[in-house]
Amino acid sequence: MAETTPPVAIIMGSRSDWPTMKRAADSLDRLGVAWTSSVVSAHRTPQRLVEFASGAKAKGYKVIIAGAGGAAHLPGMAASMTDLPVLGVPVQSKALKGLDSLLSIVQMPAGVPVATLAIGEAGAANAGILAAQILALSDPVLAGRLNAFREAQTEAVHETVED
Ligand SMILES: Nc1c(C(=O)O)ncn1[C@@H]1O[C@H](COP(=O)(O)O)[C@@H](O)[C@H]1O
Repeated sequence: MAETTPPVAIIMGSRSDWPTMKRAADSLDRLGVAWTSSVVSAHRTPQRLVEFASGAKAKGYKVIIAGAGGAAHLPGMAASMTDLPVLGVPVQSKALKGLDSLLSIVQMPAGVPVATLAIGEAGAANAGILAAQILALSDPVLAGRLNAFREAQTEAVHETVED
Protein backbone atom coordinates (compact mmCIF):
# COMPACT_ATOMS: atom_id res chain seq x y z
CA MET A 1 0.00 0.00 0.00
CA ALA A 2 1.29 3.48 -0.86
CA GLU A 3 2.46 5.53 2.11
CA THR A 4 0.50 8.72 2.74
CA THR A 5 2.41 11.96 3.21
CA PRO A 6 1.99 13.50 6.66
CA PRO A 7 0.52 17.02 6.54
CA VAL A 8 3.49 18.71 8.22
CA ALA A 9 7.11 18.70 7.08
CA ILE A 10 9.68 19.86 9.60
CA ILE A 11 12.94 20.84 7.93
CA MET A 12 16.08 22.22 9.55
CA GLY A 13 19.44 23.49 8.42
CA SER A 14 21.47 21.04 10.50
CA ARG A 15 21.07 18.00 12.70
CA SER A 16 22.28 20.29 15.52
CA ASP A 17 18.92 22.12 15.28
CA TRP A 18 16.93 19.04 16.32
CA PRO A 19 16.89 19.67 20.11
CA THR A 20 15.04 22.91 19.29
CA MET A 21 12.91 21.59 16.42
CA LYS A 22 11.87 18.53 18.43
CA ARG A 23 9.61 20.93 20.34
CA ALA A 24 7.58 21.45 17.15
CA ALA A 25 7.32 17.69 16.75
CA ASP A 26 6.26 17.36 20.41
CA SER A 27 3.44 19.88 19.89
CA LEU A 28 2.26 18.04 16.79
CA ASP A 29 2.38 14.69 18.61
CA ARG A 30 0.36 16.13 21.45
CA LEU A 31 -2.29 17.30 18.98
CA GLY A 32 -2.29 14.07 16.98
CA VAL A 33 -0.85 15.58 13.80
CA ALA A 34 1.56 13.46 11.74
CA TRP A 35 4.88 14.95 10.62
CA THR A 36 8.16 14.13 8.95
CA SER A 37 11.52 15.73 9.63
CA SER A 38 14.63 16.12 7.56
CA VAL A 39 17.83 18.11 7.34
CA VAL A 40 17.84 20.42 4.32
CA SER A 41 20.20 23.37 3.98
CA ALA A 42 20.00 26.26 1.55
CA HIS A 43 23.73 26.68 2.03
CA ARG A 44 25.09 23.16 2.27
CA THR A 45 22.55 21.16 0.23
CA PRO A 46 20.96 23.69 -2.16
CA GLN A 47 19.85 21.08 -4.70
CA ARG A 48 18.16 19.04 -1.99
CA LEU A 49 16.28 22.17 -0.93
CA VAL A 50 15.11 22.88 -4.49
CA GLU A 51 13.86 19.31 -4.83
CA PHE A 52 12.12 19.36 -1.45
CA ALA A 53 10.49 22.80 -1.65
CA SER A 54 9.43 22.71 -5.28
CA GLY A 55 7.91 19.25 -4.84
CA ALA A 56 6.43 19.64 -1.35
CA LYS A 57 2.88 20.54 -2.40
CA ALA A 58 2.62 17.84 -5.04
CA LYS A 59 3.90 15.34 -2.49
CA GLY A 60 0.95 16.19 -0.25
CA TYR A 61 2.42 18.34 2.51
CA LYS A 62 0.14 21.12 3.78
CA VAL A 63 2.44 23.14 6.05
CA ILE A 64 6.23 23.45 6.25
CA ILE A 65 8.01 24.27 9.50
CA ALA A 66 11.55 25.41 8.74
CA GLY A 67 14.12 25.99 11.49
CA ALA A 68 17.60 27.36 11.04
CA GLY A 69 20.21 29.30 12.97
CA GLY A 70 22.70 32.06 12.21
CA ALA A 71 22.43 33.14 8.57
CA ALA A 72 19.05 31.43 8.51
CA HIS A 73 18.12 31.54 4.84
CA LEU A 74 16.36 28.18 4.78
CA PRO A 75 12.79 29.30 5.61
CA GLY A 76 12.82 32.16 3.10
CA MET A 77 14.36 30.09 0.34
CA ALA A 78 11.82 27.33 0.96
CA ALA A 79 9.01 29.91 0.80
CA SER A 80 10.35 31.18 -2.51
CA MET A 81 9.70 27.79 -4.10
CA THR A 82 6.29 26.85 -2.73
CA ASP A 83 2.96 28.46 -1.92
CA LEU A 84 2.47 26.21 1.10
CA PRO A 85 2.52 28.16 4.38
CA VAL A 86 6.08 28.25 5.73
CA LEU A 87 6.54 28.75 9.48
CA GLY A 88 10.06 29.93 10.27
CA VAL A 89 11.76 29.09 13.56
CA PRO A 90 14.89 31.07 14.46
CA VAL A 91 17.19 28.57 16.16
CA GLN A 92 19.28 30.13 18.93
CA SER A 93 22.84 30.65 17.71
CA LYS A 94 25.88 30.65 20.00
CA ALA A 95 27.46 33.88 18.80
CA LEU A 96 24.41 36.17 18.73
CA LYS A 97 21.85 34.23 20.79
CA GLY A 98 19.49 33.83 17.82
CA LEU A 99 19.05 37.50 17.00
CA ASP A 100 20.90 36.81 13.74
CA SER A 101 18.55 33.88 13.03
CA LEU A 102 15.47 35.97 13.80
CA LEU A 103 16.49 38.88 11.60
CA SER A 104 17.49 36.54 8.78
CA ILE A 105 14.03 34.97 8.78
CA VAL A 106 11.66 37.77 9.67
CA GLN A 107 12.47 40.48 7.12
CA MET A 108 11.11 38.84 4.01
CA PRO A 109 10.37 41.04 1.01
CA ALA A 110 6.68 41.66 0.32
CA GLY A 111 5.23 38.87 -1.77
CA VAL A 112 7.10 35.93 -0.21
CA PRO A 113 5.83 35.51 3.35
CA VAL A 114 7.37 33.44 6.11
CA ALA A 115 5.38 33.35 9.35
CA THR A 116 8.20 33.90 11.83
CA LEU A 117 8.02 32.49 15.35
CA ALA A 118 9.98 33.39 18.49
CA ILE A 119 13.64 32.42 18.92
CA GLY A 120 14.35 28.92 20.21
CA GLU A 121 12.26 26.22 21.84
CA ALA A 122 9.15 28.30 22.57
CA GLY A 123 9.06 29.37 18.93
CA ALA A 124 9.41 25.77 17.78
CA ALA A 125 6.65 24.62 20.16
CA ASN A 126 4.39 27.36 18.85
CA ALA A 127 5.22 26.48 15.24
CA GLY A 128 3.79 23.02 15.88
CA ILE A 129 0.63 24.49 17.43
CA LEU A 130 0.26 27.05 14.64
CA ALA A 131 0.62 24.35 11.99
CA ALA A 132 -2.15 22.42 13.74
CA GLN A 133 -4.32 25.56 13.84
CA ILE A 134 -3.90 25.99 10.07
CA LEU A 135 -4.85 22.36 9.46
CA ALA A 136 -7.78 22.64 11.87
CA LEU A 137 -9.47 25.17 9.58
CA SER A 138 -10.54 22.21 7.47
CA ASP A 139 -10.51 19.51 10.17
CA PRO A 140 -13.18 19.85 12.89
CA VAL A 141 -11.83 16.87 14.83
CA LEU A 142 -8.42 18.52 15.09
CA ALA A 143 -10.12 21.80 16.00
CA GLY A 144 -11.73 19.95 18.92
CA ARG A 145 -8.34 18.62 20.06
CA LEU A 146 -6.88 22.13 19.89
CA ASN A 147 -9.74 23.42 21.97
CA ALA A 148 -9.16 20.71 24.58
CA PHE A 149 -5.44 21.53 24.58
CA ARG A 150 -6.18 25.20 25.28
CA GLU A 151 -8.61 24.31 28.07
CA ALA A 152 -6.10 21.94 29.69
CA GLN A 153 -3.44 24.65 29.49
CA THR A 154 -5.73 27.17 31.17
CA GLU A 155 -6.71 24.65 33.85
CA ALA A 156 -3.03 23.87 34.56
CA VAL A 157 -2.41 27.56 35.23
CA HIS A 158 -5.47 27.83 37.47
CA GLU A 159 -4.13 24.93 39.55
CA THR A 160 -0.97 26.92 40.31
CA VAL A 161 -2.90 30.01 41.39
CA GLU A 162 -4.06 30.22 45.00
CA ASP A 163 -7.49 31.78 45.62
N1 LIG B 1 21.05 28.58 8.65
C1 LIG B 1 21.50 27.42 8.15
C2 LIG B 1 21.25 26.89 6.87
C3 LIG B 1 20.37 27.52 5.86
O1 LIG B 1 19.75 28.57 6.16
O2 LIG B 1 20.25 26.95 4.79
N2 LIG B 1 21.90 25.72 6.77
C4 LIG B 1 22.48 25.48 7.95
N3 LIG B 1 22.26 26.50 8.78
C5 LIG B 1 22.55 26.64 10.20
O3 LIG B 1 23.87 26.55 10.60
C6 LIG B 1 23.84 26.34 12.00
C7 LIG B 1 25.08 25.60 12.43
O4 LIG B 1 25.07 24.32 11.84
P1 LIG B 1 26.12 23.20 12.34
O5 LIG B 1 25.80 22.92 13.80
O6 LIG B 1 25.85 22.01 11.46
O7 LIG B 1 27.50 23.77 12.14
C8 LIG B 1 22.55 25.58 12.30
O8 LIG B 1 21.76 26.29 13.25
C9 LIG B 1 21.88 25.52 10.95
O9 LIG B 1 20.48 25.75 10.98
